[in-house]
Amino acid sequence: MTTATSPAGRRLAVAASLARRAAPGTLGLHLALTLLAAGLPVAATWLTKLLLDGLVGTATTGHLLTLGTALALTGMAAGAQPHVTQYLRGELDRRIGLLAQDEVFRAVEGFTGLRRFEDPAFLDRLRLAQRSGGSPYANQALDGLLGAARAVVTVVGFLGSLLVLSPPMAAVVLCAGVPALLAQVLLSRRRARMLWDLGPVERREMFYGDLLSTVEAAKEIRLFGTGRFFRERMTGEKRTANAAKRSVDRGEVRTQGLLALLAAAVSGGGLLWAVAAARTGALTPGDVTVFVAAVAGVQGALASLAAEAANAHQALLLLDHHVAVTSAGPDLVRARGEVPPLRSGIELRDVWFRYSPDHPWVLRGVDLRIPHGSALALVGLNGAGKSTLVKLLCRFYDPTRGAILWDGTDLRELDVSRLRERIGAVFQDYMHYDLTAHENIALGDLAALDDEERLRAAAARAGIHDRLARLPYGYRTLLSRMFFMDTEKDDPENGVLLSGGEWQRVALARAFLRDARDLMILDEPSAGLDAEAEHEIHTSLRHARQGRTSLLISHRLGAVREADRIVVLAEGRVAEQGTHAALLAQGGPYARLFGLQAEGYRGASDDTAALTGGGS
Ligand SMILES: Nc1ncnc2c1ncn2[C@@H]1O[C@H](COP(=O)(O)OP(=O)(O)OP(=O)(O)O)[C@@H](O)[C@H]1O
Repeated sequence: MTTATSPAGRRLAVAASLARRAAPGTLGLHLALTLLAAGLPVAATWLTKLLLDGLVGTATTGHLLTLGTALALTGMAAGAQPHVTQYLRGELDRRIGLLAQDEVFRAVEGFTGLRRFEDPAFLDRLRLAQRSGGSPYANQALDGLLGAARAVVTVVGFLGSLLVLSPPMAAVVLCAGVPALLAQVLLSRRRARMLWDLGPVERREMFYGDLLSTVEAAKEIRLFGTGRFFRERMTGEKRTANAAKRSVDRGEVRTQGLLALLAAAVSGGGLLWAVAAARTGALTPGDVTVFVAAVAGVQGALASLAAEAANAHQALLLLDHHVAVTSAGPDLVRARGEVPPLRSGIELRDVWFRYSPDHPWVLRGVDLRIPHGSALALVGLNGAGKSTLVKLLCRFYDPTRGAILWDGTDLRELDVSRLRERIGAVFQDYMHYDLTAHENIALGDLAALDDEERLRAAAARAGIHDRLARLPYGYRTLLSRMFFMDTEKDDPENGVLLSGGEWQRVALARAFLRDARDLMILDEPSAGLDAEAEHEIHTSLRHARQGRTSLLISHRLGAVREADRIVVLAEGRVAEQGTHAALLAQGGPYARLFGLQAEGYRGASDDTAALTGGGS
């Protein structure tokens, strides 16, 4: 990974490479125009001098007209150039932004595991790299460098003019500009460091802002009256960020104010000298014009050199985040092994796992076999490690010790994309996509995006077809009120919100699109459903599982009793396993849990009997 101490040359090469790949023609034009523009002020000054000296001297009318025309053309070029440059800069911004964003998210897509998404330092880098999509650091850096190059050309041109008129004055003006250059570079370093340090603060601020504006949190925030609490936390974070930025801004004002005073003193002194020299006839009126323009030009160009160099420097430092993300490489060891259809089964062999060395062990030596074609159920108390085991099966993480074998081959030796193509899943924290119903289901298998029949069949099996078909635009209705679809801008019925159970059915329909896969994982697939729907869904799931290898996790033990084998996970180990009947007969943790749940239902049926006048 590249760090903030990478050599500037390497960063520059990255910026140049991005720009060259994104928009070579625009870049070339921008470069040419910038350098041309650099010479314009010097040319205008010398043309003015020659014209003035010609006017007070003996120049012919034709000569004066030529000079006047050249001066007018220079003025026209100087007038048009900023607008063309601005357009070219904008175009470079857009094109480099597109490429930079694509590169960042291509890299993110390449992270096959989940660890990086849980690493706050990496998330900060990602956020800063993401920003480069809007205003690309590469273009800022190149623009800064071009601006600096332009300033150098202008400085050289004017310094040359000053040297002709007064070498000591040229030296004084140059020396007054050098501290400005150094100060700007130091200030930009400080600003880049400040932006990096503020990463976590801004992320928390954003989190509170999101929390206060999402419908998911709105209910609790209103009922618990926590709006003010979160708002104050958000403003607290903003104040912290503001204080850090204010401190850097104040430092800049102090430094730049002092430098501006120095520059004004040098210009004032120079002007007095020029006036005195003109009085003695050492300088012509044209020379005085050149002198005044040169002092102002050199000072302006040096200030702009310092500012542009500082901008370039700051952007190059920030470009490191882009480089860090795009060159982070895979987060899990990549392998190319083919993943043949499952024949024998999946085996967990002494699997130990913890999320990081600072976290406690979640799995502590799990030995488990899921034979091909069998339905295995995993039960256990909250935090027992069931969902973690599912994440290991999908290879979102690798076991810390031990191995998971697919027909005897370690998952680490298989191509992870191929492996995932063989898995269908409903996760406990399934996604609600702010997309149409059609797309929400089709995301389970993009090959079905244009296959209405398959989507409808999956929705029907999940018991959600009728509901979706009745929506204002049927399956094409947006399942969100987050934004408008282009086609429905004036329609008040745009966007529909589904209930929790309905969303769960949509997630199931998404999984049903993949149910021909070798391994079907269902992590709490019916947690949000009513009793009738749960029964109906489990019947459907049983059909889907028939003859397939499946792993079902559920806290409702009634739903898992028909599994071929039930595995009880406790404290990261397999506490017991067997069929429902065998486990009940064994009288262990499963029997105890089942007894507790059955007790609840028995109590409920006693209540029902009492209500209807039956029972005791
Ligand atoms: N990304 C993570 N980083 C760190 N710890 C985690 C992470 N995800 C889960 N854990 C921890 O791992 C343990 C097991 O969590 P897991 O979600 O696997 O349990 P579970 O058996 O599925 O629980 P539940 O029945 O509540 O869904 C918990 O203590 C949890 O805090």
